[in-house]
Amino acid sequence: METWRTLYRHFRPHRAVVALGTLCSLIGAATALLQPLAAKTLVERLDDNGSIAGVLLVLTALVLLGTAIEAVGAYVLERTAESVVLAARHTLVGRLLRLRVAEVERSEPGDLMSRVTSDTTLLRAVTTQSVVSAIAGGLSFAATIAMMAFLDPVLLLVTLGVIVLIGGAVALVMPKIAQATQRAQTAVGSISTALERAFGAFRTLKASGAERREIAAIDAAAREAWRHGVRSAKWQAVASTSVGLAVQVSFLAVLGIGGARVASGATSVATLVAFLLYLFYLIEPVSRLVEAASQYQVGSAAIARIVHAERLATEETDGAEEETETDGDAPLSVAFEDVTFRYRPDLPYVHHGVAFDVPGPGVTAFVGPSGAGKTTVFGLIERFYEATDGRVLVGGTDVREWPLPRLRAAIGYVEQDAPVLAGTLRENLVFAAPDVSEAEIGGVLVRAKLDALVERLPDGLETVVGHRGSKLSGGERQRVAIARALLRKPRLLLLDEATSQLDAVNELALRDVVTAVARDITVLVVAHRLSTVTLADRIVVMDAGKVRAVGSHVELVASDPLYGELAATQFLATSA
Ligand SMILES: Nc1ncnc2c1ncn2[C@@H]1O[C@H](COP(=O)(O)OP(=O)(O)OP(=O)(O)O)[C@@H](O)[C@H]1O
Repeated sequence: METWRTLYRHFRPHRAVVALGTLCSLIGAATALLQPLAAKTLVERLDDNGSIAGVLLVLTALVLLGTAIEAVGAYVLERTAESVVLAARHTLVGRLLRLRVAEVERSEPGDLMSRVTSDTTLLRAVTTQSVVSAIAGGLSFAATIAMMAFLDPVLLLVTLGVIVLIGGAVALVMPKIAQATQRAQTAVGSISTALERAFGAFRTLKASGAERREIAAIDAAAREAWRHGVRSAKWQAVASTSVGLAVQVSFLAVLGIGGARVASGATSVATLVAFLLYLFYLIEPVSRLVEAASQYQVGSAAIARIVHAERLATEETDGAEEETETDGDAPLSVAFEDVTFRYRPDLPYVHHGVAFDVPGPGVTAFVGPSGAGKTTVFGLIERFYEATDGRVLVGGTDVREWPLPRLRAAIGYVEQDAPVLAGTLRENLVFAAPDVSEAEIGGVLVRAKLDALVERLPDGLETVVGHRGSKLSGGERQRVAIARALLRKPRLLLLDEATSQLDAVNELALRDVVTAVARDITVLVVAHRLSTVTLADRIVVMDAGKVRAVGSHVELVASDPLYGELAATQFLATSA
């Protein structure tokens, strides 16, 4: 039922075109049927020594017309099929990029990608060609059966008996086609997943000498796709050759029973011959019906995977995620009220009653041992995840009450590994704020101390920073990410400091940028460097999912043993 409904949803906008395609197909078939008649007239004229020019002309015109109409029909249907694929991709991509972060983390991105690229293509035939096949095949099947009923109802019963018997067997095979196709598509998803894993960590792959093993893993998935593809092909072959079998067996049965009827005088030889001819005419419509049914099975397998992806939970953005309105530019306060949180019900709690209060502006550093739950604080502020218990307040309002696009428009977020997107440096900078002016870009470049880099690059801002920005150093990547966040004109900046060591110049540059920014807006930093914590106005010490102390560097060194230890051993050395 679900499959039907989804297929109908994809087919509905194109029903007029599919009707036109069906009409073309029927007209093509009709002109083909007229050709033998014209040929018969031609032979008769030859016998009578009459002129055949006129008949030849008609015959030629029929051939040309029939072919032209069929070509138009085929084009219209193929075009529509492509449009169905396009519409399915459009809807699917629209959903996938709005998925909740947790939903994506639970899925295999490669598999999700294959639903957009591979599964949608399987919708091509089922929504168009198979509809036409079903309608045209059904109509000619009915017409032929009517003619057969008119000739000899008894022989028709014999024929239908055989067809129903073999049809029943074919019906049993049909779900196997769907099942095999679905498994083949799942395997295609696994190929994408495995490829994504390999290309996602390509250097590690090389350095680990893991090429052969990864190739074998991808090969195994490809082999799995092959195995199920072949199985689907096998069942499709069984289904389509069954048509021939049904007709052959019917032929023998009609020949036997019809012969007996001729001998008993119940029917004439002429009727038997005509009936047998119709029996062979039946091959085409039945084949088309079986083809339509197996296409439907293939399509329904793809639909199941597409529907599954469309069902994943998306964020509620009211379709307005391009929000840039930020309700002024006053710095935003942040408060956690007894926040309890775990990533999934099957995972342990990460936050056990986290509470702190950060009035804006200024720098607040979050420190604590690895795994204490510092980065998770940012995920909750951005509402990538929602607190299991307690409240997260931004600007005094619960994040669940903020319109999501507006909340995110007010926050700049710099991730720990500061990913750089494939494209030019400019594209990277304006990613979060596509409408910024040249002057604003220039200003932020200076603030983020990127102006010297831009001057050095061969094409300035238009330099392609490459796949995952591999041409930028770690420090430059961080500052590009900060510049990107600043161009969004945030009222709150979340900075997950890189854990990697920066050189003295880069570290000082970063420190200056943060200090300058914090004059106007609230800055929260997950700090891994002594240079950052010493500049912070306030330090929040986290341990095992709780806040254990809040204070300045000097206060905490004196009062909190864990902080003292972190300051002495864990923070990355400072050059300041
Ligand atoms: N997306 C996620 N899904 C499930 N568990 C997660 C996820 N992100 C983090 N965790 C878990 O939550 C805990 C806290 O992680 P978090 O990243 O907040 O720690 P952190 O204090 O920032 O650590 P670090 O300083 O090493 O970055 C860790 O045990 C981690 O394994």
